[in-house]
Amino acid sequence: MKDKEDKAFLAQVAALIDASEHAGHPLHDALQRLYQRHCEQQVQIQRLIDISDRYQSLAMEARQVTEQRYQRTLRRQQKLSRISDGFQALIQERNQALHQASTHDPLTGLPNRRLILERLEAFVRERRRFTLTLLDIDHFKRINDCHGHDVGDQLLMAISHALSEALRDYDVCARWGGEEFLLLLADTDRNEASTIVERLRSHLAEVTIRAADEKISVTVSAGLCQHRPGEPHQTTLKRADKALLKAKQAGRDRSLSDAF
Ligand SMILES: Nc1nc2c(ncn2[C@@H]2O[C@H](COP(=O)(O)OP(=O)(O)OP(=O)(O)O)[C@@H](O)[C@H]2O)c(=O)[nH]1
Repeated sequence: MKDKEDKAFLAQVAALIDASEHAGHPLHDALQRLYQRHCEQQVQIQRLIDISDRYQSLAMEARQVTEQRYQRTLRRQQKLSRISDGFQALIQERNQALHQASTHDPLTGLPNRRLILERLEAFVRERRRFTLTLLDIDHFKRINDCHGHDVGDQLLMAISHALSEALRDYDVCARWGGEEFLLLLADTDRNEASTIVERLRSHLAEVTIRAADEKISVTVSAGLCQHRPGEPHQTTLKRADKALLKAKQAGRDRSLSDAF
């Protein structure tokens, strides 16, 4: 509205200057110069406005380009960090799998010799009381010979499962050899261990697997001994082995303990 009024006023002034009847008026020249100066200033103002508009649009473009670049870099970094997270998870998974493979028996999933020996060494170092039991399946060769190796494997798995289910969380049960298991009963003396092992033996005798419509079960023999303070774990192991041998020689299906 104001613009329209200004234009109309200027047109009026121009008309007054151009009108021949005002040609000799004493204010005519002054008004004409004023009008011209106003027009020149308007042109300059318009130029300044154009420059400022161009500058603003350039600044906005630059801001957009910077913003786009920032977003692109951010997306790239997010992608890289996702890849790196995935890679780290994979490495962690592989490490866990490697650790599991190096410390556990692949057939039964029980701790292996290496793991239980590490625990044994720690128990001796920390002067903790414990009892070792070597437990061996009786006449296991016959199972393999009569029913095949696969059935033997199934039985080993069933016995291992029953053993780890029956023991306390802080005990360790490892596959020591073929059909031999080593139990580390923590904070347990010979008498307590004997009760635990006898209970275990009855439990294991009830474990059955089916092979060609036949129910198969086994008995186990065990030799146990309590660790003597200061005794190297190898010596305790030898004593448990001797007790197992005696149990086998005495007719199997029993547990015997070595003197403390
Ligand atoms: N199926 C199967 N058999 C195994 C595995 N490891 C060892 N064995 C078998 O276990 C049997 C052990 O036989 P022996 O050492 O003679 O002992 P045993 O027949 O149990 O007799 P006693 O221990 O004297 O009662 C052998 O036939 C081995 O082949 C295994 O991972 N799977």
